[in-house]
Amino acid sequence: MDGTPVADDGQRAASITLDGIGKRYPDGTEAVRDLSLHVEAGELVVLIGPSGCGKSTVLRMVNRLIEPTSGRILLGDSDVTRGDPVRLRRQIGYVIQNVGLFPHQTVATNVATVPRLLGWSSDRTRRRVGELLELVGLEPAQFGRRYPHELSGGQRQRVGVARALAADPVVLLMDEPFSAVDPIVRTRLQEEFLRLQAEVRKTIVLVTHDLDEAVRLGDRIAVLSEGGRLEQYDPPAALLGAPATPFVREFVGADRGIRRLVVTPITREVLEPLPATGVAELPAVPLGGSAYDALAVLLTAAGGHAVVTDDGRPVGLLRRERILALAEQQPT
Ligand SMILES: Nc1ncnc2c1ncn2[C@@H]1O[C@H](COP(=O)(O)OP(=O)(O)OP(=O)(O)O)[C@@H](O)[C@H]1O
Repeated sequence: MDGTPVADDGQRAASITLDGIGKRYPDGTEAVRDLSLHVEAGELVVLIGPSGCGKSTVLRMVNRLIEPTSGRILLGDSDVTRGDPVRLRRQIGYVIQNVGLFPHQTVATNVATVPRLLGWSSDRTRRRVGELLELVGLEPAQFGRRYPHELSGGQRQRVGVARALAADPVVLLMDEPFSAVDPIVRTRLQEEFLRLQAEVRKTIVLVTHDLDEAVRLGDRIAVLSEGGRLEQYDPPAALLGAPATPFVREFVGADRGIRRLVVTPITREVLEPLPATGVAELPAVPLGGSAYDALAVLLTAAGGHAVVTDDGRPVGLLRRERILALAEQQPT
């Protein structure tokens, strides 16, 4: 494997290996101490933990906006801890909370930032900008000529993602990318973002304060405590179902049962036989859909039950109590 491995489907994405990295700031603050973490190519990993635990420091060490004081960082097999940080940053997309678009440049010029730095021809750059704006759901003819202040917060955020993806980076770093917008827009952006990631399959490290966001987006979640100490590194269901330390147990909180429903699919085991009549009048939820979404339907369903369908065909009855029992169930 070379320094920029290619994922199976031909997309460019590199694994990230943090090998015992640490950061001691000049004033002596040890923000991160000996952290090791591996992110597979094409995987979306969320860093979460209390304020000041070192999340942003870890993220910025990956693109060397902050220089580690110990340890190594590998992209694929290449050690990127030394070498030119500016060149490194051109291979890494970076999205921050308030997007950081250049206010006096149009959307198209903003998105073209890295391709221009890389010396792409104007034709190739223009095509790429159009392609990316479409990818993030902004009509290029309409939005390309606007300035950032002529966009909504959600649209600005999409432009930030398009800009970060412009030069087809092998890694995308995102620091609280969705926290500057209201909760409704945030949920929509998260959903769009998951669709986008299914298409581009980048290696993504995302920092958030929001556990719901971590559960919704992460293939794996890394919970950090002070000093960048890795408390647990697991897929969302495992993290919520089996917190590895008292710190994680407290951090994920008492309502982790409900959160776990987000990543618990409706399976045939929780179904009862269909009633002989009245199935057509019941609300329907899909087999394999999340138990959390099913609960939202069941909370308002008359009688507290719904029909579960597989490819539109009714396969069983689901009761509200069954979902609540799933939420209360202690993991084994
Ligand atoms: N330039 C700096 N000089 C000294 N200490 C710093 C510097 N930058 C950050 N720190 C300290 O390093 C620790 C980790 O900071 P960092 O911003 O990485 O945490 P965080 O988990 O991202 O926090 P938050 O969730 O509040 O954004 C904190 O104690 C912070 O005060």
